[in-house]
Amino acid sequence: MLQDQVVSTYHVTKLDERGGIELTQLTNDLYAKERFNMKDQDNAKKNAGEASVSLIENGMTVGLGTGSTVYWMMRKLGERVANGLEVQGIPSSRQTEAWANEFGVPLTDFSQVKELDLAIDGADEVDQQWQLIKGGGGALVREKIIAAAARKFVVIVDDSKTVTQLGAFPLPVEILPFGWEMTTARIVELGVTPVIRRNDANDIFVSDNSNYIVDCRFGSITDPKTLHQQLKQLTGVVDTGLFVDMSDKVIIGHPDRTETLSE
Ligand SMILES: O=C(CO)[C@H](O)[C@H](O)COP(=O)(O)O
Repeated sequence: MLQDQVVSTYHVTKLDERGGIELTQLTNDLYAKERFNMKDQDNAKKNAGEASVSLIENGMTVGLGTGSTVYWMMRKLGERVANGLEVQGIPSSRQTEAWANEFGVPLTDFSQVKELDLAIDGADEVDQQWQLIKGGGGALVREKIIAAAARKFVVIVDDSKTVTQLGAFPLPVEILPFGWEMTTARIVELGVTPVIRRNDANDIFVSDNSNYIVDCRFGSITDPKTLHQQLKQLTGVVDTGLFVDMSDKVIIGHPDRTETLSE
């Protein structure tokens, strides 16, 4: 019950911070905050998101991530498109698709495109080897398909997301709805108590892929690759929020500047 409450609180927090799962009033809220009272973390997200747009060149096909940091990227990208930049994007969520439409970013899909020049996405945790936990916004599967299709994967985070070891953030794992109780029981055998994700109305959260997500509070993850493989091999698991050896560049936003880590 306590864990249920924690996850539910997290969703409320994410909704407040515009990275959550039901974001219908999002952009109006954002404009208001930007005009009147942006917090340090908002500024850090904005700095990271906007900085990443300078990596997008004319003619590129770009993977578009999900979340409140990506929002700033999308908005800036829309400005560049309005000023003549020719790009097309593939969105990782319905929310990002809606932003693309709102900001005038042309979209395509994988029936038209075999590879992406670049993908840009947020993260919930980034460690010192640039391994990630993602999926706080529930878009991890599409995000991973997009990141895997990209020649370069750029991570944009505010400075609260950097960690020495992954795992304080509960690891999202997307699972099939059929037999989700059984799949969850198999995950328990890995020494964690998965919590089924719920929305604000306390209904089970359903991803854009019509699946469920369980959040797994491991505390510390010493071997992300092995843990990912252990989870992924369980029948019923679609994918995990561990993005291992995928990042090519990390842009860390601070309230007053950005810092870029690249090879
Ligand atoms: O993985 C994600 C969504 O599935 C997001 O990228 C992650 O949750 C970070 O979000 P935000 O930029 O709002 O902090």
